[in-house]
Amino acid sequence: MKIVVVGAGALGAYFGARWQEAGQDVTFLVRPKRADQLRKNGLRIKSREGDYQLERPVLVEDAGEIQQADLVLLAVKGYHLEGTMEPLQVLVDKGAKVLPVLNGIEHISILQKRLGKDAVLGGLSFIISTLDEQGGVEHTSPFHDLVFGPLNPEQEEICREIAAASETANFSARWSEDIETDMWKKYMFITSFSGITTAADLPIGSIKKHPETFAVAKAMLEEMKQLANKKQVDLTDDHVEQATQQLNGLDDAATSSMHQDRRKGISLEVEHLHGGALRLAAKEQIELPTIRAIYGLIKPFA
Ligand SMILES: NC(=O)C1=CN([C@@H]2O[C@H](COP(=O)(O)OP(=O)(O)OC[C@H]3O[C@@H](n4cnc5c(N)ncnc54)[C@H](OP(=O)(O)O)[C@@H]3O)[C@@H](O)[C@H]2O)C=CC1
Ligand SMILES: CC(C)(CO)C(=O)C(=O)O
Repeated sequence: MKIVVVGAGALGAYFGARWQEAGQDVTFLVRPKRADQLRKNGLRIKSREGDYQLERPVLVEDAGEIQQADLVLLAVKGYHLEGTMEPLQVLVDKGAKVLPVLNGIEHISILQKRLGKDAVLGGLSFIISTLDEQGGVEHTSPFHDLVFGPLNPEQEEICREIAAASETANFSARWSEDIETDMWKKYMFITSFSGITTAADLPIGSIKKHPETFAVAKAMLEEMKQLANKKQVDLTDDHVEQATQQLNGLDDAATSSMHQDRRKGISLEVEHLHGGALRLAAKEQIELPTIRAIYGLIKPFA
């Protein structure tokens, strides 16, 4: 399968390199600075699941240079989504389907409106990865999961191809039977986890030690469930309980990628995640008071 990675950062470079390692044909569509870094240093993965080094990743700076693409793995931050629309359109016109793995949900309808519903799959990822100063990927979590699924029945074929291409790759690939619900479950979890760790500027262990603070995280889960239900997505009390247990089960030092970005002093995805939830809530005429407060606390660092 011909795969193009748009967003060769901590997440995109990781999965792209793993596919390449498994013998797939992977091209990284990059901007000039990242291209220079990858040309100079190669693409290095440092991972508890096994290191991998790709001396000469296939790099392209103009989507027009790509002759053929079956799948685009889209892994940019929410605030960079708009800048990918032109190259994505070029690739979709060549027959590619787009698998977005951004956190959040707002990007799905934006992509569908711009590229057409047929072109956009559902997807998400569970991984903790970051870029080091040389642009190498550091993968530190015991999980590295890529979840994908069709948002309409015509996308079953490409899902079969993704499953086949990932079979021998060094990560866990899962074809979800209900990707919309899975994306909302992740959205509920990440809104709470990134919100509480980033606003408090503390890893999850310090949050768990203070029941008053953990209660804020729990309130965000409840509000996201309410929002999902308004959108006809069947998140339940059990899902909230599972997400609570997931928060409780994290290592004390674990923290969200948004909190890591706050520590690094770089842009935050709060507008895409918390802002996106508030915009959806306004359309549904409901209030999300805890999420609104957390959004307000994080915004100055965004
Ligand atoms: N990292 C993680 O552990 C996890 C991340 N996620 C989600 O995945 C998404 C990506 O996160 P992450 O990988 O951490 O982010 P990074 O910032 O590490 O990577 C994003 C990459 O996108 C590139 N990019 C931005 N715009 C364009 C463009 N127009 N064309 C080509 N490349 C572009 C950036 O390149 P440039 O250098 O040119 O700016 C950067 O390398 C986010 O939504 C995040 O929430 C989800 C689960 C875990
Ligand atoms: C919760 C986690 C680490 C799972 O992938 C994540 O998505 C993030 O912090 O952005």
